Amino acid sequence: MEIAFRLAGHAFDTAAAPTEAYSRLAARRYDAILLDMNFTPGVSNGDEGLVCLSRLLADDPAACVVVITAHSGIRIAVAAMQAGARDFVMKPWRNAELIAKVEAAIARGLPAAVASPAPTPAAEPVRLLGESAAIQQLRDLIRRIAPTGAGVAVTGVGGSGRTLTALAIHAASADAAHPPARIDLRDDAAWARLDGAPGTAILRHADALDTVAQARLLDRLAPSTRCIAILESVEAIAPALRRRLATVDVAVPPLARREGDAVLLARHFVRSAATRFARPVPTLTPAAEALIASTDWPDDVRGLALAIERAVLLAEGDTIDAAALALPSAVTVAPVNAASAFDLDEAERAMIEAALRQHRHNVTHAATALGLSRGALYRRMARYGL
Ligand SMILES: Nc1ncnc2c1ncn2[C@@H]1O[C@H](COP(=O)(O)OP(=O)(O)OP(=O)(O)O)[C@@H](O)[C@H]1O
Repeated sequence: MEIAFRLAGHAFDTAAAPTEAYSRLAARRYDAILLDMNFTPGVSNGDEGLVCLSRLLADDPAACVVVITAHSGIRIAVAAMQAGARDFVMKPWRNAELIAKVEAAIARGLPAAVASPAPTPAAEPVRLLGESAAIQQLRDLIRRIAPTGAGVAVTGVGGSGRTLTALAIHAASADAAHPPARIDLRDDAAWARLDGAPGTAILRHADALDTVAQARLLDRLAPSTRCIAILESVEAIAPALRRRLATVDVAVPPLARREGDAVLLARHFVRSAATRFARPVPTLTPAAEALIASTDWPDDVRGLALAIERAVLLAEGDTIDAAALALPSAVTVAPVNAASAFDLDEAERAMIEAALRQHRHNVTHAATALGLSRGALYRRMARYGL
């Protein structure tokens, strides 16, 4: 199939399993997806393919999926078409016919039932990777809450995927065709963007505002604005604003609560880092995967991604072993020579960075450790661009 498509002038990638397919689809958009309907040897009822199809279309309603079924799989083909596949091909296929079907499905575009009256799909689909029960519940909650237009608080630890979750909520909403306003409320200049046209606003750091500023924010929010607030927790939000911002609290689970996802995400980060840095894709050794699964990464998913990217860049062979992923055991501090002036700002910044790292970016805990109020710490973080 790959040879036939390439000879016909198409680029063609293959994925050996649905998880690999989701990872590839998170890295780039494809004009069409050819989906086999059974992945486990001996299974032929098509259920696995239908589950995969529904996930592909939930992530991206505009995806052009053509399913491939066994010769006797007419029932499966019908179910797939009802679920939103654009066409089907039966095995054994004739290459010319298969290619013509795929090209025609791409050219036809979205079926009318999807293009209207349902929302126009977002320019870029947002994919939350992971197969753990916790992430499946999160995806399910997103699917239910996104179309309602209700205010949503996305809570969790920094780096766990709160922004990605907020974008996924927006991408599955009726407003998906319009990019959301992304507003950091610690930045006074950004407040002006609250007065813009009606639409969706992704608000960051509402929990860094004092009660007066929170009241000001509540007054400022236009009734037509759909708010998605990214917070550590809703506790720091005054009740009146909480009612406006956080009708629903969507809690993003930390990686430690997503069993099996760390390794799956690591393989995704290996593949995307290798593509980005134009390097061959290395494989993770079993020891490296065991380390990934058992490490509590500072900065959660982002910390894992960083460790993987560093390892991909430094990899010399075609594997990444556990040693290449080791966390730096101590922060190296450059020796101060007598001639260099002591820089108070630099020292304060370094202390704040260290406290944030130590407390895994929990601002409340870091502020307590530094003997500062949360507000004072946020002001300093803004000053130092942290
Ligand atoms: N489930 C996931 N699938 C794929 N990538 C993920 C997932 N969760 C997190 N990431 C990636 O991890 C990084 C951090 O995610 P994100 O920026 O959404 O976190 P955050 O909680 O908003 O962090 P912060 O508030 O500190 O910016 C991003 O590169 C994001 O793409």
